[in-house]
Amino acid sequence: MTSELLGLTIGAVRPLDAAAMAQTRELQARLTKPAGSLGELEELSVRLSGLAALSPPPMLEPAHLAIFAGDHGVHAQGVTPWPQEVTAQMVANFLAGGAAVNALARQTGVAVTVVDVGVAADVPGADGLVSAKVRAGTRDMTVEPAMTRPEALAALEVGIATANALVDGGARVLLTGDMGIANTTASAAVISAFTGRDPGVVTGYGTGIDAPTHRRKVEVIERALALHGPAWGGDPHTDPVAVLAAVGGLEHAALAGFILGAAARRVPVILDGVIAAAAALTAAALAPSSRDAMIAGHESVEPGASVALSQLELNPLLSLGLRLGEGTGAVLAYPVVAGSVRVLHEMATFDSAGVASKDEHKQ
Ligand SMILES: O=C(O)c1ccc[n+]([C@@H]2O[C@H](COP(=O)([O-])O)[C@@H](O)[C@H]2O)c1
Ligand SMILES: Cc1cc2nc[nH]c2cc1C
Repeated sequence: MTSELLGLTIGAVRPLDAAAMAQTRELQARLTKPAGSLGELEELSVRLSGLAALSPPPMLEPAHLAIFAGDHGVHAQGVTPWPQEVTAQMVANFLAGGAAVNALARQTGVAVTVVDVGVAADVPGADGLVSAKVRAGTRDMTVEPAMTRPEALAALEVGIATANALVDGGARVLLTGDMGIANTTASAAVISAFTGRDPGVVTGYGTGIDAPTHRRKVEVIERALALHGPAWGGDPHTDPVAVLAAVGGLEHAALAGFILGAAARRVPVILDGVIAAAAALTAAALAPSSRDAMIAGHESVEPGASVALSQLELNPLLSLGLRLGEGTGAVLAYPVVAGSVRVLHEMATFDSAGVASKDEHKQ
């Protein structure tokens, strides 16, 4: 059971266009560089052609980051040293332009939208905030499902609507961002559910916790999955919304919708860290071809991120030891992604520049 908007969005997600991809491969071979010398940018540009069904694909400007913020009932289990109020306070900081992601977005020319999909507190100084609160934080997943199905669907729809509004406003690439104290616990639970890997393997240190807190965090996730696992009877792919509702967060749901919305509009979406990776698994479970619109911006320190990306067969572009969230890794990767398309538009070909190609050379 899904909602009408979610059903339509999933239905609009289509495979890559093979003809456009072949055309871009052929164009890559004519550009003034040794074949393959732009490394991963080459195959990325081919995939972006397939997504746009156009060769070369449109330049990836303007770029727009959406930061989805939410709180977590599982915070009560002592899985993070930070008070829950920090979520609302950091939302105010994003709106004031004072967070790391704001500085990096100004550096890279990325516009920023902040969406309250489930912050527990009222956000102070909320000028410019998109207020789409589905609920003031989730419930404690160790006691009951974090969300009801209607709440999870409503948050998914917030993400879809955000993607649609940004693309309608002209965005040609979307970036994911998140804010939510305790959300690395929900992320690890979602990743464990969709990959079948043990919580001990996919659970990291989040904002920075000590070893006893990490042991508690793993145990909390094990308990939540033992409680809710029977609801999806061994196969999380039969009802991905049930998994999301049981152990995910409102921002995970919104991010999954945002990713699906981007894929449905054939616009690429650059993923940030472990929260986006958990949302990406959910999106791929709902619409497998949505994976083709996803670009892994970076490799988060969180082990669950690497596990999720490898299941999705996505290679992270940057590896900088980041574990901040907010969209920082996606924003930093944006110039790399945009560059992969710009070369197709602006490089000379061997013919046009009068550069001899390898084949013309006498061996
Ligand atoms: O993006 C990541 O991979 C990432 C890794 C560690 C922490 N975070 C951020 O830290 C917050 C959650 O950390 P925690 O320890 O409270 O679960 C949340 O606001 C995330 O954006 C984000
Ligand atoms: C200060 C702070 C900033 C953050 N940004 C994203 N998650 C965060 C968590 C904390 C604690």
